[in-house]
Amino acid sequence: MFFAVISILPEMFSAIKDFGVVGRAVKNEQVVIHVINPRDFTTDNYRRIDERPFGGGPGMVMMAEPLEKAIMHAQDLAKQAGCDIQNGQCPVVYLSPQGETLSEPLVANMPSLDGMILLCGRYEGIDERLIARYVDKEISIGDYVLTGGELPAMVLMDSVIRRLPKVMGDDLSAEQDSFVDGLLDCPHYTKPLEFHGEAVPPVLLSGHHANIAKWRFLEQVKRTKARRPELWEDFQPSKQQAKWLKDLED
Ligand SMILES: Nc1nonc1C(=O)N[C@H]1C[C@@H]1c1ccc(S(N)(=O)=O)cc1
Repeated sequence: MFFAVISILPEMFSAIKDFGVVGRAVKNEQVVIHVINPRDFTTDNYRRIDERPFGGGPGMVMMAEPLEKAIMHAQDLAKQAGCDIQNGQCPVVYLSPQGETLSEPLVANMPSLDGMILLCGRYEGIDERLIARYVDKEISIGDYVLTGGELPAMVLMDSVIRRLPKVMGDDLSAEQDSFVDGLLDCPHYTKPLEFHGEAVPPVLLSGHHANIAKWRFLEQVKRTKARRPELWEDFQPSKQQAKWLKDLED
């Protein structure tokens, strides 16, 4: 999968490119992450990418032209990478508090894309004319304002890349994550058998896979009801899960 990130702080992206599961996916060429600095597309000696806002007010606004050239360069890279691009353009996503909140359903569809261009804002944001002309979707990672869109871009890439086939050591693990089946995940345990006098739930040591699966599901239900009742309201159990729930009620 192809990613191009447009940011005036390109060094930040070593945090995702050089470490962990995503770093390994980049090294294995399962993912390509280009980082493009709009300053490289400026024409003045100060490499200006921001200006005072028209109409006054605090802070600075990112200028349209360097970002436009950076996006066009990213589109060229996407084409060179062989991205199968609808209507000739790789989707451009702007990370902003005004976007649709990132969620599992939104992430779930992204791995099917060949690539994405991620636009990271700083300061008060970006000239609205650039957004109107080039941004396909605004995405927010939550209702708070950060100093930059770089961390949200890394959050988005991480959530998408971990769902790509063969990226996680065990593809099944991604299927058992919280939210994937509409519930929070169950508790997990590993060695030692006892920790400060706390034992591991015996069912997990039984080797009885059906009982373990039932116990894990009922723990998900308990945790979801307690912590995210609104998720529980929308939960649609499978036939097997409905049977387990009935056993709980009986
Ligand atoms: N939350 C977030 N989820 O993704 N990005 C988030 C974020 O805080 N980005 C901030 C630096 C940049 C920014 C972008 C847009 C606006 S604006 N004028 O649209 O309000 C304000 C601040």
